[in-house]
Amino acid sequence: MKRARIIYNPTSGREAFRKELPVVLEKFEIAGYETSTHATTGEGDASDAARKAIDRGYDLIVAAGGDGTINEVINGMAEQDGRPKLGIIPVGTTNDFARALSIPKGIQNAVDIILEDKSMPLDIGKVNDHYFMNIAGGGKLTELTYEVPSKLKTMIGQLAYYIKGIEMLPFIKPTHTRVELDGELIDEDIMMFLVSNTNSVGGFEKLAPDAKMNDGYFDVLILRKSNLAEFIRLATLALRGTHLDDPLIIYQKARHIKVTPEDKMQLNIDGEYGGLLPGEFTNLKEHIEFVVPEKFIAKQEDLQD
Ligand SMILES: Nc1ncnc2c1ncn2[C@@H]1O[C@H](COP(=O)(O)OP(=O)(O)OP(=O)(O)O)[C@@H](O)[C@H]1O
Repeated sequence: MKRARIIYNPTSGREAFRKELPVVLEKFEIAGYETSTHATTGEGDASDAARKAIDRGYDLIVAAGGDGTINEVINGMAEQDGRPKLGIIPVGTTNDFARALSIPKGIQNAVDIILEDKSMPLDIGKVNDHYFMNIAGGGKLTELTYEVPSKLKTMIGQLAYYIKGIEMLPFIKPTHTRVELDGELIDEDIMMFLVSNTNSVGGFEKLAPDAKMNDGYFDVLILRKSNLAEFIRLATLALRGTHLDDPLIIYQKARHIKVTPEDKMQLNIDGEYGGLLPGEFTNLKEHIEFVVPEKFIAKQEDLQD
């Protein structure tokens, strides 16, 4: 019998998962799984639980939570040998990663996808000692996300980021930064840089439209020094995915990246604070096998290398 370990964050999103757990467990049982659950207790616990699940030989790990929980599970898995497949149940407020994998909204819909058992090995990013599945970045513009109190995040979700973001925009200053992209040097004033593995970031679904998730490359996007009016124009273009040819944008694929800012710059990893830069980024090609919808596999196969 196949064995699954469900690691869930009971505080994630609107605390919905616990209520649906009996139905989730029944579905897994009908599909032939012996399932056990672990409710996370705080920061870092999902990583420990994932490590233990691998030691105990589970065939499948399921991460139920927001992007923070999925990131922790990936950090627990990334350095272990004999990694099982990883299924995702999005329960958070942003769920960028689940959206990038075309995993549908609704707990039971996501469970149905997991039980279809179609999977694909996908790239994982490493920056300094941390792993990420979606995006890492820095620059004054990305530091806005920490300004949103978590109560506000839970109540009004994604909108909170934008409200706070617009309020802070006039105060954002560029930072002189050295960025090495597979050896090629960029040395200038930048507003932000993003190292992306997927194309879905903070509701901008076409920010890195060419991002293929199993090609071993990051899609790197750098915003040069720009004023408020230019930024608003670019943000509007980015919503439609037509920002990449703009002279204020550098967009390039790279496997290995070094970022050294002249001033203090925070690193953001999958939406959470990840320490201070400098940082060295490496793409780990097809490092974790994710359970995904069939249409996601077809979409990846259609993208150019
Ligand atoms: N029992 C718990 N009580 C409080 N915090 C927890 C608990 N379990 C885990 N956490 C922490 O909550 C963080 C955020 O959780 P998660 O990302 O799942 O939910 P979210 O904030 O609702 O979603 P999103 O990240 O999409 O905004 C995790 O990184 C983890 O450190």
